[in-house]
Amino acid sequence: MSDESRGKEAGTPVLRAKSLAKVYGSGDSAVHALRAVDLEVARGEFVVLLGASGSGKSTLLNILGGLDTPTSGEIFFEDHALHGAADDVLTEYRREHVGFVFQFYNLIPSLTVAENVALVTDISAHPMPVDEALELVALMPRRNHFPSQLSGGEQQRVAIARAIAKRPQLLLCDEPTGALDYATGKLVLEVIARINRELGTTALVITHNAAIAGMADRVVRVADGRIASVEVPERRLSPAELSW
Ligand SMILES: Nc1ncnc2c1ncn2[C@@H]1O[C@H](COP(=O)(O)OP(=O)(O)OP(=O)(O)O)[C@@H](O)[C@H]1O
Repeated sequence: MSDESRGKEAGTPVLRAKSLAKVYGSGDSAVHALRAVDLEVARGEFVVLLGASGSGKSTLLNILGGLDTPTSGEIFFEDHALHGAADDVLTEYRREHVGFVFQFYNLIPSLTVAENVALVTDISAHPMPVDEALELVALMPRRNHFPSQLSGGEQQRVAIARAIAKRPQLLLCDEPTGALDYATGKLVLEVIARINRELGTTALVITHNAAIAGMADRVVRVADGRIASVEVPERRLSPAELSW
């Protein structure tokens, strides 16, 4: 799965899920985390996934990002089937095409900001320079600092720089503002919106916070393992215009 597909037209699906189901466990203890989910994500789209705790959001994102595999159904990244793919194929998919951002930043404490980002650029096929990634998250002045010297929001911005430095097609964010206060959370969302806008990176963001949905091209609500609704907001708001 090379990156020959980079630069394809906006608007064509980059991800397609068909009848996706995920069951954890079996018998009486089986948990149906996803039930027949159909979803297409267009290239360059900004999708917000909303839903109650336990509704299946992380399971869906993990399958879209090749961290997990479905029990049944199909999932395609462009023309590549991820369902039933071997571990090494999924590893390559994640390494080449997917940037992940989680609630907790997972930075290496003994490495500087720039070194944390360089960990990824050193092993990527077409990385951007470390400083370009830090510029995008407005952290150049902190490039030689250690994670412990940064606020939570700054650490999350390093995690975003690390995720995008390999120029992934997909930026998958699972509660990126979950550990942050209101104002800091907005700053982090602004960074994700900027990357989506300026680099054209397709972004999917999970949140409990319905107000964030105003930033999206499309809002997908997940309930009990199903897609309960899909909305297209009339106008995409900047994080500065959001309030909650
Ligand atoms: N590894 C696992 N083993 C068993 N059950 C699991 C596993 N992972 C998730 N589940 C269950 O699958 C369901 C969906 O979980 P998931 O984490 O996708 O929900 P979520 O919407 O992301 O929740 P939250 O907002 O709390 O993170 C839940 O009932 C959860 O307990």
